[in-house]
Amino acid sequence: MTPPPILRLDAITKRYSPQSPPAVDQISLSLGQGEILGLLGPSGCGKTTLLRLIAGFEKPDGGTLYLGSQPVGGTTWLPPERRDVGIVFQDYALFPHLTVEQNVAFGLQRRDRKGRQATSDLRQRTAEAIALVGLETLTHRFPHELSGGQQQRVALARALAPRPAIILLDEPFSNLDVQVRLYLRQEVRDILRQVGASCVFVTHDQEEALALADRVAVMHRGQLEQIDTPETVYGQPASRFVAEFVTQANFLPAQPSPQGWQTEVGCFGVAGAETAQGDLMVRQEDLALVEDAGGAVVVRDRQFLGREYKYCLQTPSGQLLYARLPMTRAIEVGSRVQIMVPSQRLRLYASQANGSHSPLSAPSPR
Ligand SMILES: Nc1ncnc2c1ncn2[C@@H]1O[C@H](COP(=O)(O)OP(=O)(O)OP(=O)(O)O)[C@@H](O)[C@H]1O
Repeated sequence: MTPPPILRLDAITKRYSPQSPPAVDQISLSLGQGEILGLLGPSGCGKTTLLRLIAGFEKPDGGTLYLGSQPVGGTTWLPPERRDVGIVFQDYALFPHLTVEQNVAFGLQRRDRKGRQATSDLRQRTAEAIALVGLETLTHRFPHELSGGQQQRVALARALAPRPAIILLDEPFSNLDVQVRLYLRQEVRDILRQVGASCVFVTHDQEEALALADRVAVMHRGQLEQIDTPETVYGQPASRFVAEFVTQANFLPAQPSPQGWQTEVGCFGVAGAETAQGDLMVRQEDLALVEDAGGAVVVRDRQFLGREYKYCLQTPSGQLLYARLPMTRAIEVGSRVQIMVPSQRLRLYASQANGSHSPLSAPSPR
């Protein structure tokens, strides 16, 4: 039997003012025990509001939020301090006058006063949490004596020390430079796995969401566009918005023809698409370029990204396409090329002018 979700949101809605659209609009989702869920979306889509609703810092205007089987947000209300939820804020929110040890112990002491935690194991739990994040040698330092990455780990240890049912992370790596961000996100994932913590984290970085999460919830204008595994969200985006935001793919206007879907750069086969026109989604990494003096596409720019080149290409109509190719051979800027795409990698979406953003079809190999 599947264990019940540790968190469930049922049509949760939050509206900050009657004049503006809801910041969170009828969102339903659940979080399994030990699962890591990433809330992904552009600035202003409602990610932080949703996290704050889960934490209990905001009250929903509609819907119900359950922790386990207990309704806590809705008609029945449980305040944040009684929700058994640990939070790591974007700026870490460490107490500057407390040492690492005192910061981590803080959450446990607060529980002591409520009689929910025996004093005897306070020191042990603090030490365990500090060891978990590898800061044993820095316990007597103050936050200003730590790097950004170390401060992040203290905040994580403080949130984990009371062993809450759920950990919430608000843009956990956004204040760190790229190197630290990359290794710390792997480390955080390992730590969460090690303790079996269930976690919801917020990010606007698609790569971070795909790398860290077991499932990704993509939000757009307060609504949930898709929730699924990283592989499915990337491979089968449920809407044009998800495709654009998550994969940063190119979109080529296309019309049906007896040979397939005709675009200004070639003809491609896509099954079952019954519409007058659509946009073909072509991921940057799926484009292959063949140098051809008679080709319709011109290489406008080439960037060296370390492991690959990123090309900016211009079609006859002036549309810019982006391609990422291994650095086996560099194609000169100004060259003319033909582009090739494996048909099975294509997806067709309704043209934006149609107002519909759902995929029209799965691709068919030709
Ligand atoms: N306290 C508030 N009062 C009024 N409106 C708010 C408040 N907090 C957020 N909003 C609005 O609600 C919407 C969602 O904001 P929210 O901060 O949840 O988005 P976000 O996806 O987390 O954005 P970001 O990535 O920029 O933090 C935005 O339009 C924002 O302006």
